[in-house]
Amino acid sequence: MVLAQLGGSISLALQQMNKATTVDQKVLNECLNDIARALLQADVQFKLVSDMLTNIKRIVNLDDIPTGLDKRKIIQQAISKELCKILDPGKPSFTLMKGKSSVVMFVGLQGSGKTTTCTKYAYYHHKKGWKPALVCADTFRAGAFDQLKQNATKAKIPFYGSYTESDPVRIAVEGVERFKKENCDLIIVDTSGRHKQEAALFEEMRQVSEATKPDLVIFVMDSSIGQAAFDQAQAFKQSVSVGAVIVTKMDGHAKGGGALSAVAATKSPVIFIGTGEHMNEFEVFDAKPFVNRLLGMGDWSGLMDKIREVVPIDQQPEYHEKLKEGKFTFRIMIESVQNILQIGPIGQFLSTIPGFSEELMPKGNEKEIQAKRQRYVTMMDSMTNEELDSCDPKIMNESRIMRIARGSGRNLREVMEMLEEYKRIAKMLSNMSALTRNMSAQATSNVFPPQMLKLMGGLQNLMKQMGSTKDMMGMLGGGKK
Ligand SMILES: Nc1nc2c(ncn2[C@@H]2O[C@H](COP(=O)(O)OP(=O)(O)OP(=O)(O)O)[C@@H](O)[C@H]2O)c(=O)[nH]1
Repeated sequence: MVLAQLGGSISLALQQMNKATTVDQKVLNECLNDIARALLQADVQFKLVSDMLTNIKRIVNLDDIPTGLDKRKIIQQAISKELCKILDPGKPSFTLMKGKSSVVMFVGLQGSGKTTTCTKYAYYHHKKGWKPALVCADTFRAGAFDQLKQNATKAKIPFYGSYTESDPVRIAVEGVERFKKENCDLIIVDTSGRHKQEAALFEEMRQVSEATKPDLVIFVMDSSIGQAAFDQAQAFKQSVSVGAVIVTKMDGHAKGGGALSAVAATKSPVIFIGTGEHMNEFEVFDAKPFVNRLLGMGDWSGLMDKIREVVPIDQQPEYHEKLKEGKFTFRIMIESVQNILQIGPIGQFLSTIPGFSEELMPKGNEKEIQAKRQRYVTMMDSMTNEELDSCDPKIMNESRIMRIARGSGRNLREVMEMLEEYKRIAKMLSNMSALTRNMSAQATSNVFPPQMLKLMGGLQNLMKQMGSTKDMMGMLGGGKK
């Protein structure tokens, strides 16, 4: 997505500044101009960009910075702070409460992804133990009710709508009343898509809001909307009291800068982002880690959360012991590969690592990488316990290799390639532990299984040593064949 490019351009501007022997006004101005250009190219509204630059220049007064203080760091912090300020104007005051039926109304332009997002939002809360329900007050688009019904049924969430009633206010009120009686604690009202020029539809939206008295109105915005985002978002805000924004289609080739403009227009924070058409392609949005990623500063907390989700804690002690003794076995490799498979798209995962930009990923071969890792898992399934628990690649003689190839239905070249990969990782692991140095001992020991830690450490170190991601991609299955 282009947001990754934006991140890449901003990190590049910062790197250029870091290369300068001294940071003077000229270097600072050049850096800020590059950042402004990158933001404008990503469709962030001009006024926002110019206000941001003015603020940074006010905060960073080079003449006043005492010698000994790191000017680069101060500049980077100021940029990060200003971007966070745009993206996070404070949390919405709304919180769900057990025993209370809260109403959340979704509004937005046609096709922005409201209906899809309503179900994602309901499903997210359902998984967290809340009791959500969906009301389809979109009487404008034929098929909207069927879509909501289908999604809701899949997610096992109660829904309400009508094929015959054409008054959205009536449907919304009936639906909300029904689910209040059923003690649902989150009643989500989906409304028709509309455009700011459509005055009658805006009036209708206002009436639905007035009749249902939502505790929160969420403005759903397609990330590709671009420069129009500010005006559209502002029009919605003027008609109903928008309290939060959800940005959809962040997985596409959107410029994404519109998201920043929508936040500025509504003075409401982005609370979730949609990253695909499926129900679980929905992420909680947090401005600070997001900005840090944009600036190439990584997001350790996001990385830890992702890993905490997929790595069983009980796997840790045994591996810890083995690795302490320097035993990196095929079994450890297979489990690492499986864990990485569960984490999801490797680009997303790597972008949480400080210093890594998604832009550096080899383009277009995410599927290939996943397929390769899947192949490894299949091949390792055909290995004996002796082979899996050995850390001596020499035991893999010709007949064993042929047996693995036959058993897994792969060819000899693929088995050899996996062995080479194993040797490469084992070699790297023998001299790497960068990650542990970067993180507090307490955090690491609680969160990562050691094999994962080592792999991460490998990534970090490798990036430092080589100044590129080529070999790192190789290690994860995306490198040269
Ligand atoms: N790739 C991707 N597609 C999405 C995402 N969210 C929604 N979509 C797709 O966007 C299209 C429009 O989504 P809807 O949920 O129907 O949009 P809507 O805002 O309810 O549409 P109207 O009721 O006509 O205003 C559908 O094809 C969705 O599958 C997302 O995060 N990523």
